[in-house]
Amino acid sequence: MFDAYKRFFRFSGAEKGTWYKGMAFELLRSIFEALQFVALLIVLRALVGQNMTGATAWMALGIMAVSVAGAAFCWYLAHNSEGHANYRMCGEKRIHIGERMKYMPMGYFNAQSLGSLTAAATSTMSDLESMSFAVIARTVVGMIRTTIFSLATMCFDWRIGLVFFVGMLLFLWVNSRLLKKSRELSPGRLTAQTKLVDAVLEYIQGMSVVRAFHGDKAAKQILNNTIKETENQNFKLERKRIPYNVLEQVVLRVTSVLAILLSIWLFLQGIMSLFTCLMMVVSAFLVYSELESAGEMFFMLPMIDASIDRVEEIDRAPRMDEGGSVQVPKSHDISFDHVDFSYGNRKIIDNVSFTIPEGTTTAIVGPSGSGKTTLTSLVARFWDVNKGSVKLGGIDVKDYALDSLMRNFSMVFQRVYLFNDSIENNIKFGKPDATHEEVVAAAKAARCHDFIMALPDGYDTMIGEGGATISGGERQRLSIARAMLKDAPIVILDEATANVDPENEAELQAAIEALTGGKTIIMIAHRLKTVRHANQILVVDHGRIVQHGTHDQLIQQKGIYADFILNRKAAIDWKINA
Ligand SMILES: Nc1ncnc2c1ncn2[C@@H]1O[C@H](COP(=O)(O)OP(=O)(O)OP(=O)(O)O)[C@@H](O)[C@H]1O
Repeated sequence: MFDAYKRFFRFSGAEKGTWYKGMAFELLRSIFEALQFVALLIVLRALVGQNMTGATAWMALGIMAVSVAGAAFCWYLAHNSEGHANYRMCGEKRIHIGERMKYMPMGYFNAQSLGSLTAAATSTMSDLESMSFAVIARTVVGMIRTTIFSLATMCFDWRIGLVFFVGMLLFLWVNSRLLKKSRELSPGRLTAQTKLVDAVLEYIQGMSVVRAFHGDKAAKQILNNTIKETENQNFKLERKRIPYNVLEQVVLRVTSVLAILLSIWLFLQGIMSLFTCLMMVVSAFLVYSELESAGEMFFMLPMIDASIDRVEEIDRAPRMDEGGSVQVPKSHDISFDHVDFSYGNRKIIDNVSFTIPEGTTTAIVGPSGSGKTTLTSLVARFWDVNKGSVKLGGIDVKDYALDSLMRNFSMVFQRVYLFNDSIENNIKFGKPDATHEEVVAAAKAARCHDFIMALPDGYDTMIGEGGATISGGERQRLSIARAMLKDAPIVILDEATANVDPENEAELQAAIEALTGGKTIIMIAHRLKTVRHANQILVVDHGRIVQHGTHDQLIQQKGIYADFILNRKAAIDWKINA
């Protein structure tokens, strides 16, 4: 049990001191509350000695007043410290998780379910936030108070004090059995919770598919099953808890009754005075009050422990930055040297070598699933290669600190992600200190300004999560504005014009041209025009570079490229004819 406290305080990091301060105020509060004994002692002594006077009553009242006021003040200070420590600790951990995720290899996200990561940052942290404040504070207070009250009673009669103390030890022993059970079941409860988050996320994200395919029944069934599983896990935990909690209460009550009986027996034997006997009887009702109310909280200690496990699991994930340092490349030449790469066991890139000189345009073409996007991801070190090396300016990308590597790239993907924030902040994402004028200039160059100004709040318009409230073409152009503002020397572009209507295509093309002027460009190309004018074309098939050259060179050869060009021409003709 004490390991759980030790671990919790270690986990609380910078807030450890504030937690300790809170505990110190709790201790002081218990001392103030113990003053009730003194008041009680004065009143009982006067009553037994039949010399109760107004002055005695006032003195007892004064001590009681000091006890109540002192305890209330300490209670306020303790809650203040504990509350601050708790919320700051959880806030800092959430930020830490977000920061940590930035430096995880993308493979980690593949291996972990979205629910597990979401749960770690949301429900697990909420559990910690709501439980630790109550559990840590109440259980520690319960033990401190019982110890102080037992010691206070020992000053009057060591035997009764000892009975109270042994009662507490027995309570803690039952508690350790209870914690064992809770420790066995807590991870299962967290796993069920993660599955539930997973199922809810999937249900919401797949809502359009659910509706389009009338899959409501099947989707609901999956959700209902996970809800049932979570219920079962929680019930299981409750069922195990209740008998132990009852036993704990029985231990405390029986000990109190024993202390009363022993006091009366000692009095009847003439070993204890009437005054002490009365004191002990009253104490029996006070000594365990806080421990009794904290009883159910002990059970949650392993839940806190399991939650800490879940959060620390994220800390144990590998970091991509390892070994890297801040580097400024002398040139922006890019080279792949005999690179192999697999997603898990599935080899996707197979012995690929090529170079991209600074300031040139390289088009990557190839069939769907051939590995084009994967190649661009390796340049920006979203993944680490299994064999060979990827270099920027002659330095292996692994030797760059992640931030100093990413500074060199602007990226525009087919699947654009926009944050649930204002349009202005979404554009500023790559350059947070940009001025409004710079944002507007980038938006104008990326052909976004007009549609932004037509929105109700202009640049302050909030976009829904993922950019749900604007069209696909608008999303694309906003992501180009974002890349323009970043103004990095290398532009990686998943040219997305293939699926865009002609009106949007012209706008998008103009935006892309503004973005790419004078830069080193790597583009997954779908348009004939861009492919034709590229300085070099890499044709990828099954993870290998099967053709390599300029348009004029490749068009002469039989193969994927010539077929690709023919298909594109046919598509354009089809469009014109249609
Ligand atoms: N994160 C991932 N985890 C596991 N497999 C992946 C992942 N991303 C892509 N793949 C697989 O790797 C292969 C290459 O994918 P990639 O996206 O690089 O192809 P592509 O040539 O860009 O395809 P497209 O033109 O259809 O976008 C595909 O078979 C794909 O299923």
